[in-house]
Amino acid sequence: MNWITTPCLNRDSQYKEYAIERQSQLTKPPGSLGELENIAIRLADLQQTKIPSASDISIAVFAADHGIAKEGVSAFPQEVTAQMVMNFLSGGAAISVLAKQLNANLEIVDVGILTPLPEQSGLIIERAGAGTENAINGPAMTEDQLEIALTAGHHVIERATERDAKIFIGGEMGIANTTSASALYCALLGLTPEETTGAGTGLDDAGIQHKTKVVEQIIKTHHKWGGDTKALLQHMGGFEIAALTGAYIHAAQNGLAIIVDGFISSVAALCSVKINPSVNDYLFFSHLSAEHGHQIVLESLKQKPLLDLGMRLGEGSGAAVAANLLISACTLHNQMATFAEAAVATQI
Ligand SMILES: Cc1cc2ncn([C@H]3O[C@H](COP(=O)(O)O)[C@@H](O)[C@H]3O)c2cc1C
Ligand SMILES: O=C(O)c1cccnc1
Repeated sequence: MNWITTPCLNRDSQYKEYAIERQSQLTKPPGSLGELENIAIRLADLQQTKIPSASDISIAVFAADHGIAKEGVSAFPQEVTAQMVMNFLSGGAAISVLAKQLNANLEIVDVGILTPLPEQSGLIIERAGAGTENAINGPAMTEDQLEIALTAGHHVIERATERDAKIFIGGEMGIANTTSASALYCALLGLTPEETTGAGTGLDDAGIQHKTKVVEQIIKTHHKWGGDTKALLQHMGGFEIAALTGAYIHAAQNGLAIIVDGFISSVAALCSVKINPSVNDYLFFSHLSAEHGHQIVLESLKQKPLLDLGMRLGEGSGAAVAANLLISACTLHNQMATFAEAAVATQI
């Protein structure tokens, strides 16, 4: 598992400098394309090119079940994880539709749903187990299982680089996974269960109160791991969060820009940066999830999300919507005329 701490490649600053210079020459008042300018400059730097691109997108949705679901922390039953995997494969889920719209490659990876599905096209089977154990009173997974899950993420990126992907979007599906995410945020950022626990798929106030207690219990049980990110991932789960962490790390190591989705994906992004700080430069945070806790998390990470649409779905859906902004940013950067080319007078 040594690869996870290997730093990302050193980048030549000339591409960033060229991109900044080009933005200043395009036919617009300086800075008037706002964050779109920044996005293009960042992509040029990350991709080490004069012509940044966001059109080759690889999406992987990691699916797994959670032992913690037994504690009644989700508004939906656990079977939904596997049922949604079938929906991903047949094209009916939000991420399936958005992937098609973006012309992106979509892989669904079973890293540990409860009951294995038959082999079928579009489904990658790389199972770390049949769901995690209940993290309330013991480790969610073994060290070996953590390695299998991280490696599943590594494999997704190996395939994405073979396809020449420029952008990676990770998604997750796992009923009860907002509970694991909340507990991980508390342990990694020093936040309280009240600050990080929300409605998930739609709990009422009593449900949120109960879930907050469960998060508190998970933190207590695994208190001794302090800020040891790998140990916390292993003990608080889940397989899909670990797989996303591995994928983010290896994507950055391969120079792929990463669009991070919502509340659950952000915890994997946090784990990836804690394990390998050089990953941070490669992250674009797509949106502020409506899940209670995401705002304080993004503030703690000093990250400004691109969108705020009240989304709280997961699957990579918010990241897929935000991909359109990256595409627009690159198209503007590459195709607008300069003041000289268009014979437009520059600022007085
Ligand atoms: C039909 C359906 C589709 C989904 N797609 C993503 N999630 C989202 O909901 C789950 C997390 O919420 P909680 O912790 O409350 O269970 C994850 O699977 C997440 O991706 C879904 C949830 C449902 C019900
Ligand atoms: O923001 C998310 O990723 C999210 C929030 C609630 C439920 N599922 C996913």
